Amino acid sequence: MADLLRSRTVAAALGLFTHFIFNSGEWDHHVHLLVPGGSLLFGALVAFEYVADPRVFTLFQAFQVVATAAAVYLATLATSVIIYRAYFHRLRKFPGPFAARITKFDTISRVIHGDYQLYKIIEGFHKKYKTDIVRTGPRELSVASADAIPLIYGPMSKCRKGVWYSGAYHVEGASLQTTRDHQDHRERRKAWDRAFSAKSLREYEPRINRHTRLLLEKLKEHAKEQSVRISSWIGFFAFDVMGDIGYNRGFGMLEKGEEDEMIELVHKSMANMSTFGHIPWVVGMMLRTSVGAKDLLTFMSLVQDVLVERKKITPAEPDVFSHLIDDTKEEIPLQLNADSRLMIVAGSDTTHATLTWLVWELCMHKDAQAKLRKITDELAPNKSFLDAEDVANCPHLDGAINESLRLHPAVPSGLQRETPPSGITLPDGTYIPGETTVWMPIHTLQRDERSFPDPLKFMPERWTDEAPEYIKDKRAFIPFSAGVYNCVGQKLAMMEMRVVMANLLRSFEMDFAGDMGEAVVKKSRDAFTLSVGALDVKLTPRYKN
Ligand code: HEM
Repeated sequence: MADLLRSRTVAAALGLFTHFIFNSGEWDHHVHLLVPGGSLLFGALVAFEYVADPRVFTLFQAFQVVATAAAVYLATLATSVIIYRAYFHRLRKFPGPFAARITKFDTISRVIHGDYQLYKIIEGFHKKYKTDIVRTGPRELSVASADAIPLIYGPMSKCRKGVWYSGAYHVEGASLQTTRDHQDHRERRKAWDRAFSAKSLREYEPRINRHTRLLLEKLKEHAKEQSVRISSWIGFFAFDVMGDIGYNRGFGMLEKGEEDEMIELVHKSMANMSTFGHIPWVVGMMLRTSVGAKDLLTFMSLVQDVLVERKKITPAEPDVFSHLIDDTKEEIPLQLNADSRLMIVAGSDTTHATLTWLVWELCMHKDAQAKLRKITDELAPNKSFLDAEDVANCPHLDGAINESLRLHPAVPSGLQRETPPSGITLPDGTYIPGETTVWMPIHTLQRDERSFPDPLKFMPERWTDEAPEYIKDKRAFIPFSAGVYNCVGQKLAMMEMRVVMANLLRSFEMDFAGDMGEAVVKKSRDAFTLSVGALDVKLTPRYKN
């Protein structure tokens, strides 16, 4: 054994063998075991060498022998991994940046230097390599082809959710969104579908109206100022609505005009996630060691407290958790914490970003603002406040919201999937091997002129009878994703966004205050959902009261 430890051939062979083992299966969420396990083994081998090798007299000599073996082992492992990923990997035929073939840390460096806007970096790759498929990681592809959507996200897709989703299982269990078990998802989705059925939406309507009225009241107060940070007020609205509809907990942010502690934590925690979220094992380690994830862990525990409180009451108006909580059971299952966090983030940051971007677009295109206002003015002209029913059937309003969702999707980089072991073949004959991580870059797909002619133009008319020729392939419009994992809250989101936007237009003329909303363009951060940058506007009330 002592001789084996001194053999560089054995160390190198073990390095190659380890690479062979790591090459199959999912190791991302075992790094926390591998690192201490390797250190323990190192210590044990030093002790063994000291005791069993007659050529060794001091601990330092034993350490030197084991360290040399470890260095040869690690160098062989690293060289083997690098050469294999760069030149022999099953994805080698797909173009992409050289460094990305070898490590995902390449993405992190680009994200940090690219204003945390991964979606723009990915779009740049598709343009640079002039291809729909780019290799963005050692075993990862970005697929920007509308033809591939049914195969990757569609209802009959054989792809499953990728390893990205399981980063927080050990802390909070799996949410409806993060569960990778198809059957588990199907079972749980039934309750969520009930929570967002037409009947449930009607029950949530009064809450949306109440919060919208309060938003308008607050904006009217602040309209006296030269500049109103409308992005913050929309954010307060979005989170207040979700807290209320979700589990009957008003965050009171609109009332106070400031961010609730819980929501502040969500946003702080997202900063780190926007940097490291692309490497699942790093996220797993952050959550296990709490390094860089303190805010997220505190948020998770606050959510748990909120659920405990919520379980004690029966709200006067039903909320989403009325459908999810099992009243016959004393305990709140772990996965409900995850669902609760999902609801807040999925339901608020998304509508917040979409509405903020829509205000930005309408300030950028004053003619579009005037046209939309004229059309919404004609909806229930005698009412001072437009409720969900008044705005339910206005194609031009929906067109404007769709344009914001198309040009500025709230989940811009797409959703991670893994191909089935047999791989998939795209309609153009391209074969994507099995167990490949694939992302469909929603931002790029929705700005593709093959699907949307004049793609960068904000044009609500393309969604109405006025200019339908500006949509060539509607399949490429997937802001809410598609298939069985699509957004369960999309009807609620549309209802909220219609009511807010129609009433904003009815109440105010909107214009940029100061610059042309540069922070929205430059400071929005891609943290899976988009943390939208600040937008300041000048609001001119249209009516005295
Ligand atoms: C502009 C608004 C919204 C956009 C763009 C949006 C987008 C999305 C997308 C892209 C997904 C797929 C996530 C994935 O596969 O990993 C998703 C899922 C989900 N969304 Fe939304 N969303 C919005 C609003 C809402 C609202 C208001 C809610 C209400 C709570 C909500 C709740 C959910 C839930 C629970 C899921 C997980 C569904 C599942 O996995 O079965 N979303 N959303």
